[in-house]
Amino acid sequence: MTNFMSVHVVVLGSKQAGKTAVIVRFLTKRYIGEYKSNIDWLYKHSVTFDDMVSNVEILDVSRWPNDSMPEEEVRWADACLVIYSICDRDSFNKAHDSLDLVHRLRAPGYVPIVLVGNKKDLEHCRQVSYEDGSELASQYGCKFYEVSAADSFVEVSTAFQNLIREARTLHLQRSLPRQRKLSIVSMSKMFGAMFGKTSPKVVVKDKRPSFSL
Ligand SMILES: Nc1nc2c(ncn2[C@@H]2O[C@H](COP(=O)(O)OP(=O)(O)OP(=O)(O)O)[C@@H](O)[C@H]2O)c(=O)[nH]1
Repeated sequence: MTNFMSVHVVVLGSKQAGKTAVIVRFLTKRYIGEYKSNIDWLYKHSVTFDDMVSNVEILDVSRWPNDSMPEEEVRWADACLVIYSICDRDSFNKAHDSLDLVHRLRAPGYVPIVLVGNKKDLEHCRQVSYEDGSELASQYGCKFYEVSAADSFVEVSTAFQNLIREARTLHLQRSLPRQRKLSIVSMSKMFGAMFGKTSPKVVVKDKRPSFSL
């Protein structure tokens, strides 16, 4: 089992979209109906999947969009989960604003995002179609899930796991060139130790993997 670096996830969405319910469902497998929160919560947890342990920090941003934009929180994040309620058109519009915010603050870099339409158990009061959610997600190049924190752990977990998986892969890719550099330095040290003097001139062509992110 490999131990991994911590991954920071920010959860953005309007009030009552189900941010806390979804996070608690993912971390505890349980659904707890009522929370009172007017402050941001940071959950620290280790999660295991793909035979890896990840230390995740999940920030539940409760104050926005009623107050100020959570710019600092978005900059802190390695990954963003943007949530709306399928029963609330306004929350969908605010999810759109959140996606805009993430893109504005993180461009031209890349940050993994998933868009989640919550409360799909309340089909009878649906105001946002699956197609609308899916279209918005493809506009921003992110994955899309409809879930019910109330009804199912599996879908919520799939959304979080895919997000964390992508953030981990990105970490790994970004650290690759440095690792390669380190191994070149230690090879030259090894030559120095073997031959008792400075290492022979080894010309290493720059063959770093290239990533278009
Ligand atoms: N039916 C149903 N209700 C849900 C679901 N998820 C959350 N709720 C309810 O929606 C309300 C808001 O849920 P919260 O998790 O507190 O939402 P929040 O986005 O954290 O809300 P704030 O703390 O106000 O920002 C609560 O009454 C939950 O019980 C769901 O999947 N289905």
